[in-house]
Amino acid sequence: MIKALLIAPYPGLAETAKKVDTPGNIHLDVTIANLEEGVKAALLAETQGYDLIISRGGTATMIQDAVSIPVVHIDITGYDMLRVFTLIRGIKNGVALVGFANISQGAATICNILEFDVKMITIKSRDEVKGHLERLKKEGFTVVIGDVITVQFAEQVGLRGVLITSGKEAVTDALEEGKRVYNFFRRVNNHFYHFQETFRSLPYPTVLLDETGEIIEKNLLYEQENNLAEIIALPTVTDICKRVLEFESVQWGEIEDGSTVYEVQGFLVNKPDAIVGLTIFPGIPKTRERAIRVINHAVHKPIIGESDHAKRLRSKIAQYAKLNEVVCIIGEKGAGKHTVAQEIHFERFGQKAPVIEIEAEKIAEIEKIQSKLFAIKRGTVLLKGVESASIETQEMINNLIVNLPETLNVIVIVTHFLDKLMHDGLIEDELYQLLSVNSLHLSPLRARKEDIGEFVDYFLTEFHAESGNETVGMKAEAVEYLKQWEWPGNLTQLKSVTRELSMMTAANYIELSHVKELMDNVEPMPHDDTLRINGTLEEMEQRIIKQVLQEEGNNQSKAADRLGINRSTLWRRLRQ
Ligand SMILES: Nc1ncnc2c1ncn2[C@@H]1O[C@H](COP(=O)(O)OP(=O)(O)OP(=O)(O)O)[C@@H](O)[C@H]1O
Repeated sequence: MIKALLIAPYPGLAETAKKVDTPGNIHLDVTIANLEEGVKAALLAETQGYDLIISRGGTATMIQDAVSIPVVHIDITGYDMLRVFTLIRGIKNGVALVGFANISQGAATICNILEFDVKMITIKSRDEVKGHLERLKKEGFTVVIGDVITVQFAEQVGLRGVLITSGKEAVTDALEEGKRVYNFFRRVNNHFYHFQETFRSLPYPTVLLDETGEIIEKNLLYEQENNLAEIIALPTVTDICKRVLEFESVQWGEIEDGSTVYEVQGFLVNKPDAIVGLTIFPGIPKTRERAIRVINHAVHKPIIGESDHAKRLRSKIAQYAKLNEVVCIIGEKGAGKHTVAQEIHFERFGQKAPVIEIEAEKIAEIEKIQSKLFAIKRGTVLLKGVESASIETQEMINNLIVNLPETLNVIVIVTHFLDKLMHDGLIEDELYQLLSVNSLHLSPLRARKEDIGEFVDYFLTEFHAESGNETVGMKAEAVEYLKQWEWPGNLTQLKSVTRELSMMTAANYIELSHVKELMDNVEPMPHDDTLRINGTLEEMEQRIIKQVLQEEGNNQSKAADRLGINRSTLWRRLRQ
């Protein structure tokens, strides 16, 4: 049963309403109240559990702005017009009609048909009524037809006001319309309610933010976690929101809060109103090994060098960026695999989609990885360390790759030729087949020494931007001297040596003497993994430590980590 209240701006309407047969599923109460009084009655009705308000003219419009239940207008019908014109048919001159377009347009047609001479004035707001009536009075009009407000003002300015009353047909129509509107409203409300309940119970803390970053909706889990408000206020989150609006797509970000890392997904809710949704995934301790990381902000990295290798690399990158197939990048440690992968990604997606790095060895539950990738939908999946994962994990990885949506491009990074991995039983058959199709081998730096000079210059410009260092170049003979080494740590090693040299140099150019000073302490290391079994155990240990240190760009923490010892032990053994 629909509980409806008809608020009649004039007593006659209440009487008419009582005479109308109300449809069976409407319980109709009637009250008389005009304009502000009508609004008060409607607000009260809302608190009393009424489902629907029916009213007329300006009163209905004012009520509609004040309540949140549906309001139906009793329209002025052709019958109502006919009735009023018949009433005044004896008055030949000085009649005007002042009303909103819905009244004046219909009235004009009827007057034309009946050949009545009535001046029509269409108003857009009730504030205009009084001015018009005063002018009509001056012009000699005596009778004015209109709605309740027109009649009230007519009496004030000294005109005869004739109300266009609503007949039974209009009230019946309004009741029918009321049923329709109410049912529609209920359906929409139910939908809204279901969505709101779903939103409230989403399994992760989720909020909707407006363009100023204010929270306009939050779900239950967000309310329960008390530290999330601080996370939402962080600049990284503001950046995610900006990116969502700019690219109109899902964006991901990681937020470090003390010792915890949170992953945040931003999604577009409403572009014109700049409303963005954010889901915060459970925080994990920073120290825990993570198999998957989402990296936004890919940047363009120039592929440096004029060697044949560098030229071939640039053209391969352009070619692979257009392909929608798995690409395998092969290269020694530090040879530039990540840089090339990032450049392929950048050429394909720019900054519109993330790079999703997956470390194969750390995969514990492949299903979790899969569902996350499906949620991210678009971007580059960068798989690392597959050759160190178990054959079972590799089978799962192969399965995962072949079933990914086309919008996710896969790049796999390995450190040895695929054939060698196959020969050593380190790669699963199907994965081997898959990776062999589009593979890209990065030469080690020792095989492209002609590029060393350009790399040194490039790294120096990077340090300028980083630390305001003033070294602008390296003398040619110094560059030549660097070419004697085999660079087992490849570009990572060259970069760290260049950094060290630039720090040693107070002048603008790195001189041969600087290079000699630094490099003559560095033993030219073999680039392969073969261990030279000569000397005492201690000497061999020293050599290993030095090689690892060199490969890790003289970073003691990294070297200690790799060797499974702590930094002080490493330091002690070096000094023995
Ligand atoms: N084409 C290039 N232009 C400029 N810098 C480069 C280029 N290639 C690599 N580098 C720099 O050399 C270093 C090593 O590169 P990158 O991390 O891509 O190598 P990698 O082979 O992926 O290393 P790892 O084997 O350690 O994962 C980085 O500091 C990178 O910025």
